[in-house]
Amino acid sequence: MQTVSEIDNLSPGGGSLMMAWQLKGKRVLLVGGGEVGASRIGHLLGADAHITLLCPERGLFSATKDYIAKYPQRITYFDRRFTGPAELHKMDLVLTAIDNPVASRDIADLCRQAKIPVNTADVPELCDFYFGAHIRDGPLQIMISSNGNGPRISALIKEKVQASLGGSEGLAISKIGQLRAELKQRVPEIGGPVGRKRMRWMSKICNDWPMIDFTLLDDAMIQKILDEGWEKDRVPTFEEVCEKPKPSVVETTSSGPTEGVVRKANLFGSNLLIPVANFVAGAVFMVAVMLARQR
Ligand SMILES: C[C@@]1(CC(=O)O)c2cc3[nH]c(cc4nc(cc5[nH]c(cc(n2)[C@H]1CCC(=O)O)[C@@](C)(CC(=O)O)[C@@H]5CCC(=O)O)C(CC(=O)O)=C4CCC(=O)O)c(CCC(=O)O)c3CC(=O)O
Ligand SMILES: NC(=O)C1=CN([C@@H]2O[C@H](COP(=O)(O)OP(=O)(O)OC[C@H]3O[C@@H](n4cnc5c(N)ncnc54)[C@H](O)[C@@H]3O)[C@@H](O)[C@H]2O)C=CC1
Repeated sequence: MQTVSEIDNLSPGGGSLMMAWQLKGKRVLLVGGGEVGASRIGHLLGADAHITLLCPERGLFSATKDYIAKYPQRITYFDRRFTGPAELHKMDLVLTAIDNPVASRDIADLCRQAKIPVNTADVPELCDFYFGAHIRDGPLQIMISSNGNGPRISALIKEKVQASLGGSEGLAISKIGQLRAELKQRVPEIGGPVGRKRMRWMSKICNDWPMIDFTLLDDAMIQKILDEGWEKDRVPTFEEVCEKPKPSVVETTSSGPTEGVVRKANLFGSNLLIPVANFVAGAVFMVAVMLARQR
């Protein structure tokens, strides 16, 4: 957790509140189905929202057409422009992705009157919140925001962050989520001394175990961690909960409607691989220099 002085060090304001908005089952109105609209649909489907899309058919981007065809239960599409306040009925969130700042302003004004949060892709000053460059691997979500200063730079920083990931973090987080849910089922108390003990134990196992080891857990191993670990107030070793030897590489799959890439995750993660490679390269160089000198 951050201390007050750490938060003070961040900046004296001028930022925005970064959150993970829970949209499951909620209704989102999207006005405009061009390229930006298509990218909004990808994010909304990933968040399990129900989408109502308004856009003249001739303006639909190819990916938007694909989404409408593939997810008829999730996207209610109307081949027309935004008509007025009745469109906002029962909406939890509104996004405009249109090439018309006057229409965007009218829609944003109506949303403000109805107290519905709104994002207008073409007019930042009308936005209640901004989108950012996203990385998603199952439950792992990272958003890069320049807070409106340079969207393209956000996308470039996203690529750097993506390259620094090992590829197995999403799976590891899913398994940690399972372990945590099983523990909460055994010990459902909220707060109090038991709640504090549960939080301390969860933090300790996350700190002590290499992240990659969590990816190898199955249901039986999760129960064994709880029997040998939680019940005895200690953190068991991986070998205690798994009789099988660890494989040297693990296949991981990232999820989400716009993703789905299968990658090979190195067991040591990219963080360790780079220094090891540098060390080996340095050693080879030293040997070559010594041999050259001897000659
Ligand atoms: C304020 C914000 C409002 C919002 O959309 O929520 C906004 C506004 C505007 N963007 C414009 C232009 C471009 N936007 C992109 C790309 C992205 N834009 C995104 C977010 C945001 N864009 C919010 C701030 C986010 C932040 O500050 O970090 C990303 C991160 C996320 C996403 O949209 O999903 C996504 C990259 C995702 C990825 O690749 O991962 C590119 C580059 C490209 O397309 O490759 C360009 C051209 C180059 C450039 O301008 O940088 C213009 C027209 C400007 C003009 O006319 O000159 C406006 C309106 C204006 O600024 O007036
Ligand atoms: N935030 C971001 O990431 C970015 C934002 N932009 C801004 O977003 C706007 C949209 O970009 P694109 O999708 O590339 O534009 P686009 O022109 O491909 O799509 C806009 C769509 O909105 C539809 N439309 C226009 N008025 C409408 C209305 N009243 N009701 C319903 N639909 C309507 C059009 O028919 C068209 O299909 C651009 O004007 C640009 O300023 C551009 C790039 C990135």
